[in-house]
This record gives sequence, C-alpha cells and structure tokens, in this order.
Amino acid sequence: MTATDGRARSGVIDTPRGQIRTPAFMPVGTAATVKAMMPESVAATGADILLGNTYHLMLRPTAERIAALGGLHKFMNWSGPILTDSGGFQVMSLAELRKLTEEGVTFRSHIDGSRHMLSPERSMEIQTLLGSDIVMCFDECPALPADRDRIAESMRLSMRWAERSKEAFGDRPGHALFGIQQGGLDEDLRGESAEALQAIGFDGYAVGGLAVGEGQAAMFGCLDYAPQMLPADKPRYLMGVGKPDDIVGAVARGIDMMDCVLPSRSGRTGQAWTRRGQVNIKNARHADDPRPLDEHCTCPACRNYSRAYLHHVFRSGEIISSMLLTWHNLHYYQELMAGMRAAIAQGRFAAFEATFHAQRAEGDI
Ligand SMILES: Nc1ccc2nc(N)nc(O)c2c1
Ligand SMILES: [Zn+2]
Repeated sequence: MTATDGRARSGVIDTPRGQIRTPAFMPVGTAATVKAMMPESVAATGADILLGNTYHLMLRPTAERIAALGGLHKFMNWSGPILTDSGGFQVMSLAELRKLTEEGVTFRSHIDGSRHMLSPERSMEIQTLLGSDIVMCFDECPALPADRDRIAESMRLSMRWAERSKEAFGDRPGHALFGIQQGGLDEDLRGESAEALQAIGFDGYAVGGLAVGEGQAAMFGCLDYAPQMLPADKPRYLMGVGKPDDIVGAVARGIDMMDCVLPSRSGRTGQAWTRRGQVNIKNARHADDPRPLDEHCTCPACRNYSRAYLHHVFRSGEIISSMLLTWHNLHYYQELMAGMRAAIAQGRFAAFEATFHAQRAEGDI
C-alpha cells in the first residue's frame, strides 16, 4: 500500500508476471481474448492484468488442451498477470439443467449441451491447468432478491467450499488464492463470511454477491461496511463492477480491484463512455459531426477518427467499429483508474470525485 486518502487506497501488487497498480480495473478476456482487441492493444490502454473465465475455457477449448499448449498466457499471448474467476457464478447465469449439491454443481454446457461438473477441487484443478496468477475460490452467488435464510445457507456453503478450495489449491509460491465474501446485503451475514474467510486465510479477498441487480444505492450501502470487514493489508476485489460512477464510488469505499464486461461489451454496441458521460454513436445526430468522441482523449479512436466516421462504421456493421469503440472505452477506464491512483497518492481524492461528477452531463452527449 503506497497511500491512503479517506478509505481509498493506492498500492502495487507484485506478481512474477509483473506489477498490478491499484486501484486496478481488469478487462474481461472471457474466452481467452478481450473481444475485438489484440493483446498489445489491451496493454496499450494501460491494463496491467486481465480476467479469464474457468466456466468458458473448461467447455471450450478445455483447460487440459490449454495446459498442453503451454498455459493460458502463452495461448492468448498475454505475458502479464491473469486472474481467473472460478466458474460458480457463470454456471448459475449461463449453464442449463444445473444441479447444486454439497459436492458441487453438475450442468449442461450452454454451447453443446454436454454434461459437466464443477466443485472446489475441479475449479482449482482447472485454474491451475490454465496457469492463472490469481485464482478465485469456488463459490455460489445467490440471485437477488432472496430471503435471508436462503442467503445465509448459500453463504455458509460458499464458506465450506472456500475451505475445500484452499485445501485443493495447496501451497503454490508465486500464485495467489483469493477468498470471496458472500452474504447478500445483510451486514451480519457479511461479517460472518468475512470472519470465516480470515480464519481460513487468503492472499486477497473479494466482495462477491454484488452487481447482481441490487442497484447502485444498495451496492454502495453494502460497500459502506463490507470491505472494512476484510483484512486492510490484503487486496480487496469487487467482482463484476461496473459503470464509471460505480467504480469511483467503490474506490472511495476501500476497493482495490474491479472487473466488468461493460466497457468492452458496450463498445461493441456503439456505447462510448467519456469523462463527460455516455455517447451512443449510432444516434443519427453524430452522422455529420467532425469532432472526436472526446477531444481530451488520446486513444486511437479519438486521435484519428470523427464521430461521423464512427457513426458510419457502426451503421454499416464494419468490424473496425467494435475495435475502435472497445479500445476507447478500455482506454477511458484505465485513464479513470490512473487518475484515481494519482489523486489518492496526492491526498486529493475527494476533489477528484467531485470533479468526476461535475463533468458528467446526464443522458447522451
Ligand atoms: N457480480 C459478480 C461477478 C462475478 C462473480 N464471481 C464469483 N465467483 N462470485 C461472485 O459472487 C461474483 C459476483
Ligand atoms: Zn478515446
């Protein structure tokens, strides 16, 4: 940890494959690619680490095939750190015919209907085969809204699975295992989960079970207490977040790492995120606009192309449209993280946050 400012923290996570500057945003590389981006372009946006998914890679091309080819870093030509999610969350949101027991989850692939199983032990095996630098415990993330008993039962199952994940992970120097706090929006259950995870002991701690439809106010309400229940001297990772204002609010509440498909996914649908707000480039009013998306942005899309051009290539369904908007969005997200890291280091995070909100116009700009 290099600096704190209020509850916000800045720091560096050292890994054998490079440093991660925090607060950090991780682009999502679900199927061994950050969609529409070359790895060198992802690096050029300033990303230090990216995220991969156990669920997708175990189905296709399989973890065994990636291991036989030298591991995920070599396979996807990304030499920096990779964090992999453990699969439980994706099974619940993507797979069919799921059956959940104490042992784990059996399910059918959403790709070809083939039968598969995930358990703490199998998830650890897959993430080890992939060569992941930061491994996530195998957990269950209950869909909200859910009653307290269901959330308590699910959290306690996840804590038993955290124990089994740690056991199966073993002692692997240079590799980290992160525990995942559950407990929905219930402060007591979140506290019970935090205590259970600390008793087991992890290299980092994630706040799971959020960004599942609860809305920003409820999420921030939980973040007003949940991160502080986790060890202050370890990385705190908020999973699946989020929009730029979610990210700023989460960093203000003590979060160090985040990941979200939003910048890449919305880039492919023509949705640009800028310091002044959102631009839907498909909107007809951009058809003759010679200005860049954001005149202050230094990304290739803003340096070399007009809104009129971006509008045209989106309207014509040209592949370059996804490339340019994804690059811009990931670049903007990294600029936001770099701005927060500098503001925290200089003790001016509150001013940064105020300026961030003052600059943003509502609606389409
Ligand atoms: N919103 C999210 C996103 C990803 C998650 N992954 C895991 N393993 N657990 C959760 O609770 C998640 C929540
Ligand atoms: Zn740009």
